[in-house]
Amino acid sequence: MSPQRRNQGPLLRFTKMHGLGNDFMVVDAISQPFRLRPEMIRELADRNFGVGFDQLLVVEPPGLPDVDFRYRIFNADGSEVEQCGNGARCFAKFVRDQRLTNKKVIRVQTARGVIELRVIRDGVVMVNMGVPELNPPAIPFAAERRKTVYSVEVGSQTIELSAVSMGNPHAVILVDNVDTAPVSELGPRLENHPRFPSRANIGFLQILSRSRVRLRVYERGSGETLACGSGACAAVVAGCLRGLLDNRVEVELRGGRLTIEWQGEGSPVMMEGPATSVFEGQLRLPGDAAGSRRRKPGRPHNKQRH
Ligand SMILES: N[C@@H](CCC[C@H](N)C(=O)O)C(=O)O
Repeated sequence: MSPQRRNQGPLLRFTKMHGLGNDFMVVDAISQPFRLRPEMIRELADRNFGVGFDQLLVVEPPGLPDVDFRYRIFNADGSEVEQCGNGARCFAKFVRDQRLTNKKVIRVQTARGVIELRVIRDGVVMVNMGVPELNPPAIPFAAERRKTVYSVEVGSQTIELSAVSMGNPHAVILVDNVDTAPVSELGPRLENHPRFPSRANIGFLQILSRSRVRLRVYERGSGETLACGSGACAAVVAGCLRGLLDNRVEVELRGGRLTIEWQGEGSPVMMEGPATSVFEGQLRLPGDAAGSRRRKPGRPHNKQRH
């Protein structure tokens, strides 16, 4: 963003946060006006030219009774999405740190329903992530009928995967070792596979025991991240449905650990883990922050660190 353009618009206050290294720019859109076009979100997400983040999280007033806030989520590519588990924990810490609420149990409205955030202690939050959706049209995933494992053609390969929605679409692939899994090759191809009409997050799951797994996730709209909360939930659901996991599982992601509990079909998935604030900042948005600046051709939208 050129200094000239930066001096033209309003100041925006934000907090940089992360959940196990899955990082966020969090904006209170209750006490300040905020609206950005996807181009501007991509610029802010840029790790060299912007703030740098995997997702932008926006706190808005609720639009439903018995709900405390509306929680909006934007990927680094500017797309608005339904769910972000690591973000939900940071959301709970943010609204309390900013004194927008002093509740310990916070109900938030997302694009796919209401989720409940329970603050266990400062910096540790349990999220009721809702009941996973396994019906192909609701994921959405193209399949004639529901199965635990689907075969999907990717070029000349056939990949076996489970498809789960945690409000957002996930594919889960079992691998022998996440360190050597083809995350950067297969991730983008499956993310954009025609059988996932809304694209998907792609998880690579290594089972260590019935209660411990390792996971890497290539996220829709953000690339591989250090952790994905909804991906961890989807992976445990897929592992349980395959009969490989118990109801309570430690998920080791590149950025740290989450505890996931699922009692089986029809039950919500519970996720517990940390939420961390890194710094508070403010930036001056361009006068036309609702966003017309065109990206320079060829510049990556979110340089990955891995
Ligand atoms: N990092 C997230 C998921 C963010 C959204 C995802 N990339 C999507 O497009 O669905 C998490 O912790 O769940």
